Amino acid sequence: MTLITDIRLRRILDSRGNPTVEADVVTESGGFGRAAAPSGASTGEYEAVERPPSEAIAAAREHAVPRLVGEVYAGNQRDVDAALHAADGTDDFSEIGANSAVAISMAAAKAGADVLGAPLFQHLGGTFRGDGFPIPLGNVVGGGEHAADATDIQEFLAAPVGAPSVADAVFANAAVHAAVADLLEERDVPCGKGDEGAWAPSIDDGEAFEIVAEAVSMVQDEVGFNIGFGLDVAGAELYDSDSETYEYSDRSRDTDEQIAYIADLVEEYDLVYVEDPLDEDDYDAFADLTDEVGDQTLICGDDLFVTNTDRLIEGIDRGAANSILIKPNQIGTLSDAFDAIELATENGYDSVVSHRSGETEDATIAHLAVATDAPFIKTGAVGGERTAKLNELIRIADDAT
Ligand SMILES: C=C(OP(=O)(O)O)C(=O)O
Ligand SMILES: [Mg+2]
Repeated sequence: MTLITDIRLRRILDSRGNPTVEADVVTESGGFGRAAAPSGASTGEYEAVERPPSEAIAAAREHAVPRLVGEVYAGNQRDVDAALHAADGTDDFSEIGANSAVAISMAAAKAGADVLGAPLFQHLGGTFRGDGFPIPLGNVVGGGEHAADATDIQEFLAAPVGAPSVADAVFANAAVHAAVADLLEERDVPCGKGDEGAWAPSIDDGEAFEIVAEAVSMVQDEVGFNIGFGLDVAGAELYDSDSETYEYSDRSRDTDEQIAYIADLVEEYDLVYVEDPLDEDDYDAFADLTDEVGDQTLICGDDLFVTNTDRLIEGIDRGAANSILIKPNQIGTLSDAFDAIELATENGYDSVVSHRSGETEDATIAHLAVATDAPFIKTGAVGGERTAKLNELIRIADDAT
């Protein structure tokens, strides 16, 4: 029933107005799945390769489609993803493009679920998946590679760790986002939004800390549950490998100073989550920081691990970080993303399933986070391509998919 009988690939728009790859997968019994590849701006050096969409589509039509159509069952995700690897023949999807691969992989999963008549999270997670729901991390102020002339730190995140339900958490993040706008207006700071819908004011990081801390505390008082504060520093974007320093607008920090700075921030703001505080090549510095504050907060590797089990093994061996960001397009298939989550869980690392800064209305990651019992999902706070995932999480929790 789930034998793949057709795959269609096309270019569609992403949230930045760039083209991206969308895949449709059809099965023998009429099952249908559609998915689209997201795209990063602050991409890690070791990510699988995203090719220009028209090239990725042409290469996937030539190499991957013939290996899948009439050959592989969409219900067997491992076979689908093995066929994608075999069709590509490289170790980084540089032939068919990780964008074609991930779109096909996710569309096949949806087609499999469609035939089975099960919601995607259940198809992926199985009957005996846990009953937890991920806490959404909401990007409320941001800069870095996601907005010009804004903060140095890429993302200031609300983390509603005490929310009694997914819906409460989602609305709390939106309320923090709105409270930030009020506080910026009070200070006469004009601003637009960055790529992920976070406010992107032209203020320094110190002022952003003040504003987000105040907004979090205001909303926490209103809703009556604990809302934490988190960061994605995107350290690799700040790091200058020639001078071996982290370059902020107002000063430089060497690696020891960067570790001390982040450890101080963890103390001062009681941070519950810190992503990529250091450069993507510096496992040792990640390990030192994890040693210092890893019992108080999550130190998450995004560009450090790029959803890659080889890089995660290195991190586990060296004690670098205590959580991993999971972005399926960094590695190219759902099976590879699952492997990274499984390895992380076995070794006591938390998994945080994540969107990219360039997104579509595809909501696969909401299902992936629920299927794998991930404790957190990072998918923005507002904006159509972000709310597509947040609203899907609410529907899943409401059993209304
Ligand atoms: C979502 C992120 O940004 P991008 O997609 O630009 O890598 C991130 O760095 O976590
Ligand atoms: Mg990141």
